[in-house]
Amino acid sequence: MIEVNHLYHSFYVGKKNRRQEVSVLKNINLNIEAGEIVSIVGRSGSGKSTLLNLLSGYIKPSSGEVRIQGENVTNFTESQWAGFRADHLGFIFQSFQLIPSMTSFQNVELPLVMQGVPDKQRKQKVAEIFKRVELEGLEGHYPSELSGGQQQRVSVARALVVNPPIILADEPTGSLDNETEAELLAFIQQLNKEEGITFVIITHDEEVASIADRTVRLEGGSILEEEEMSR
Ligand SMILES: Nc1ncnc2c1ncn2[C@@H]1O[C@H](COP(=O)(O)OP(=O)(O)OP(=O)(O)O)[C@@H](O)[C@H]1O
Repeated sequence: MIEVNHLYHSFYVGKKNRRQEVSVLKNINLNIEAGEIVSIVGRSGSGKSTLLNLLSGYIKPSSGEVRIQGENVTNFTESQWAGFRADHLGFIFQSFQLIPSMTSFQNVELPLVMQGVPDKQRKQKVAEIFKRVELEGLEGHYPSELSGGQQQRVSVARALVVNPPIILADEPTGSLDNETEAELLAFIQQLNKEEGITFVIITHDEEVASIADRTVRLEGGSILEEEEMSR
């Protein structure tokens, strides 16, 4: 489902005449099967976010290859990536990344607007998703009028509304209390089991890693180990 072959990435920092190469990912090889939950762990600066950004096309690798659902996405243009992301990938972030000036309904509707889905179908789909994530009654609330847990549910709803086969999550529980975290993790497991959604989750949190089938540990930009978990 997601295949990463001999992936290297360097950033260049500093002024033009003193540019320095910072090698951030080194020879990453990873094969994520459909229906897996994979957690990516590692110390701050080990390259986790860079890897996720490479899997979602926000940065281009220095070398190596990324294939998603059989498609070689490595050299996609910006607009190819935009289309591919809209059809294949959902995102969940620690900071939710909701648009503050839009209601929760409008936030969830936005990916469908971008896909050009007709109004009536959009409204129907968003209403279904609100029921699914138990947010009914909060459609008209702005993000600032919601609790952290509710905001995260809106962001999960936004990720789910286009039925993506893959969800990429960056510290999804980082801003949540223990109870809300447990609810989100149970929901992720449910989505994985019932809908076969593949999850790749960056985390510092042992609880999150414990719902994963497999944990990939990065150290200094390399995969240190991969650990199979028995769920
Ligand atoms: N745009 C950039 N330009 C230069 N260096 C960068 C850039 N983005 C990340 N880095 C460097 O790459 C390394 C890995 O960063 P990355 O954000 O991938 O780590 P991380 O494991 O996600 O860390 P954290 O857990 O703190 O989020 C760090 O040394 C960071 O300083």
